[in-house]
Amino acid sequence: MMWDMTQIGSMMASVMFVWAIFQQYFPEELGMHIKQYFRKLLSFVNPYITINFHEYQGDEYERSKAYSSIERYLSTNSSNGVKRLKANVLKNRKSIFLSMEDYEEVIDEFQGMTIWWTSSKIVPQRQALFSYNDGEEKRYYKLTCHRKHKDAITNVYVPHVLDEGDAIAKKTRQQKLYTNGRKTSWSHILFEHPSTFDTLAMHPDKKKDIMNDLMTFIESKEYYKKVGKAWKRGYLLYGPPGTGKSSMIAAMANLLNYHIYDLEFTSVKDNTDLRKLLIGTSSKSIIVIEDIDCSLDLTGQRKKKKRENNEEEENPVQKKEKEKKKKGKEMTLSGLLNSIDGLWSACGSERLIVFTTNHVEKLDPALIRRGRMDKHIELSYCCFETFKVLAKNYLDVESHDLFSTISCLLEETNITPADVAENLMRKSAEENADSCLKELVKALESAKEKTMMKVVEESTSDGISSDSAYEQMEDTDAESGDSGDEDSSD
Ligand SMILES: Nc1ncnc2c1ncn2[C@@H]1O[C@H](COP(=O)(O)OP(=O)(O)OP(=O)(O)O)[C@@H](O)[C@H]1O
Ligand SMILES: [Mg+2]
Repeated sequence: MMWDMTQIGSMMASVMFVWAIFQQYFPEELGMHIKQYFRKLLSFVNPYITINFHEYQGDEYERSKAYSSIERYLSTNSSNGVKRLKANVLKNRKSIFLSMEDYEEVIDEFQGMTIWWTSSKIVPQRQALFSYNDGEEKRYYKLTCHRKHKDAITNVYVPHVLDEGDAIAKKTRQQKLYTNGRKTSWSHILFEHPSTFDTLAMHPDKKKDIMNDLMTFIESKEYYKKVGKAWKRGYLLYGPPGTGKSSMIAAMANLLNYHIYDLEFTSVKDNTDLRKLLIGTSSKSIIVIEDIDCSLDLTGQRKKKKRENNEEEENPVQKKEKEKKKKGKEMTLSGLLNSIDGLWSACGSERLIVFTTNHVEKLDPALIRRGRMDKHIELSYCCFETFKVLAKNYLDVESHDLFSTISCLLEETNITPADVAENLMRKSAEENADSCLKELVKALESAKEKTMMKVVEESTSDGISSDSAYEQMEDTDAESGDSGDEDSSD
């Protein structure tokens, strides 16, 4: 006869009550003996065993993979008989998956065995001092099955659940954009950036090189293992604002179907927080630190300036004390380096770390040495090749009479792809490819004029005559040519 779960529940409650009374009135030693017999009695009357799968196992930082897999597996079975369900809307509202709410129960049948799953949580009584999930609820799934099925459950059923869960997760994987905000954990939204390597304007050879690099990386699991390196790769994207650094990160994520973790440095208190955040990232992801030169005092210069300003107001003793207090709390360059390629970096795999900066010359060489930032990619002003991609994308035009004029003008001016794109965009229904290209020519001519004026102004203030300034300008133009899209990578 199969025992009803509620019957078992009430019987256990009575036994627990008796036990509580017992503990109060009997001495400790006697209590220990009775405890042993009590356990035996309990296992004798209760033919069921339970196995708990916690969201965070022991002292682990990471969410348990088994917990996520079970969650996915149960989501496919949970609609049967469960009254309270959580709805998770997927992929642009095209699909929805239901998971069980807390304390709901799902019954699963497998090879003639019945398995009960309950989702539960431990609510902390008071704030724990040293736990990772300080004061947070700890969730777990409880599996209940008959004692005689124990081996089959642990050897066959649980692996089956985990495999199924993984397969469902792969099928329904959605790219996410995570941010750390003001906390030491990540929150996310769905990542739906339209930038791809097709829409990214840059020299085709360079684009191919980057794509090859990425594809080689994702197929090199065994290689990284063989050479004894953590499976991760660092990219440094540098160049002036509006040259496509952020667009490239989005294109990378879309190419590889990776999540993006956009690390907001200013909200990271210290090295421990940084480590927590990095450990909390999942594999197949890109960890992005934008504008690394502005984010933190990693160059040593920004902080110095600030300190100089404050110096007059504070006396030396106050200052020393403040600095002492700050020490050990702040995020430091060495903390960052340690997190990127120290021992901690090997936790988790298949990760790209991307830094962006407008001022590569300001960065500490230790930060961008090869091995940390393996590939340096310069994104620069618009050259003719870049323009051709934009013209094709924005106007569907592959050749035009104005192309040669534009090619010459691009060699003489520094204009960002963002500005070119803006000019090529149709702003009204009347505009067509012709009018947009004419707009661009105008913009290029005025940019050229501005640059010339600037050179003249600078030279006259240096005491050079305006005629020779123009000559100088022509010379530099001839020399500069297409300096833009050269990749200084390995
Ligand atoms: N190489 C490019 N290819 C296609 N579009 C580009 C490119 N560069 C810039 N753009 C356009 O300009 C806009 C701004 O580019 P993006 O945000 O990628 O620049 P950025 O280099 O990250 O600038 P910042 O340094 O200011 O962050 C994009 O939305 C995109 O439309
Ligand atoms: Mg950007």
